[in-house]
Amino acid sequence: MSAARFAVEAVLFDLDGTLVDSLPDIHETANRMLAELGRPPRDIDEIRRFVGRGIPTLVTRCMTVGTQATDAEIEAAIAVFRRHYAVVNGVHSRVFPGVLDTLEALRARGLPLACVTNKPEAFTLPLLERTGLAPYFALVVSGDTLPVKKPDPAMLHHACERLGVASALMIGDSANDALAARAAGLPVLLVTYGYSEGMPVDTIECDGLLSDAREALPLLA
Ligand SMILES: O=C(O)COP(=O)(O)O
Ligand SMILES: [Mg+2]
Repeated sequence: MSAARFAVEAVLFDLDGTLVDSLPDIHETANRMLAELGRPPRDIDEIRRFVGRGIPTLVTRCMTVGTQATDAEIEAAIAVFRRHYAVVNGVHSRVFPGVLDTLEALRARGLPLACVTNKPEAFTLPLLERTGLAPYFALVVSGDTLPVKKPDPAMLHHACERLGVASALMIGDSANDALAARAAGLPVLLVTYGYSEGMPVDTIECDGLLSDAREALPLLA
C-alpha cells in the first residue's frame, strides 16, 4: 500500500469486523431467534453478509432472504433477536490480532479515539467492556445514538464534534464505513479481515487496505 500519511487529530474505529470478531455471537443469536420462530437456521457465511447496517437490517435479511415475512413478523423477530443477543453478546467474541497493540500505540501518542458502530448502544457498551476495549475510547457513538446510521456521515460528524477535532481517520471494514467517511470528508482505511456484506473489500473505494490494524501506525503522522 502507498506511504500516504494522515495528519489527523483523532481516529474513529468501527466495531464489528474491525476491532472485534463478533460474528460467532451474532450467528448464534440469529439461529436462536430463527429456531424460536420455527424457521430454518442460516450458516455463518450467510450471516457474515447480513451484518453491517445494524440489527433491524440483519434481522430483516434473516427473515426475508430466500423466504418471506410480514412487517409485523420482522418487528417481533427484532425483539426476539435482542432478547437472545443480551445473553450471547461477547461470549465467543474476540479482539482481532493487532488491535490491542494499535490502540495502545495510538493512546501513547495522545490521539483521542472513538468507536463509531451501527450496533445499538445496549450491546455496544457491554461488548466493549467484555473485550477490555472500553478504556481506550473517549467516545462511543452507537447505531441508535442518532436517528441515522452509517453510511450516513452524521455519526462521524457527531464524533468529531464531540471530540472537538476537525479531522479524523476512519478505520472500518465495510462500504458503510467508507461511504460515511467519504461523505464526511474524512480519510478511511479498511481492514481486509472483516465483514463487508459480501462485497470484495478491495472493490470498495477507500484510502488503503490493512491486513492488520498495526499497519495504520506508520501512516499516521
Ligand atoms: O451492527 C452492525 O450491523 C455492524 O456494526 P459495525 O458498524 O460495528 O460494523
Ligand atoms: Mg463493521
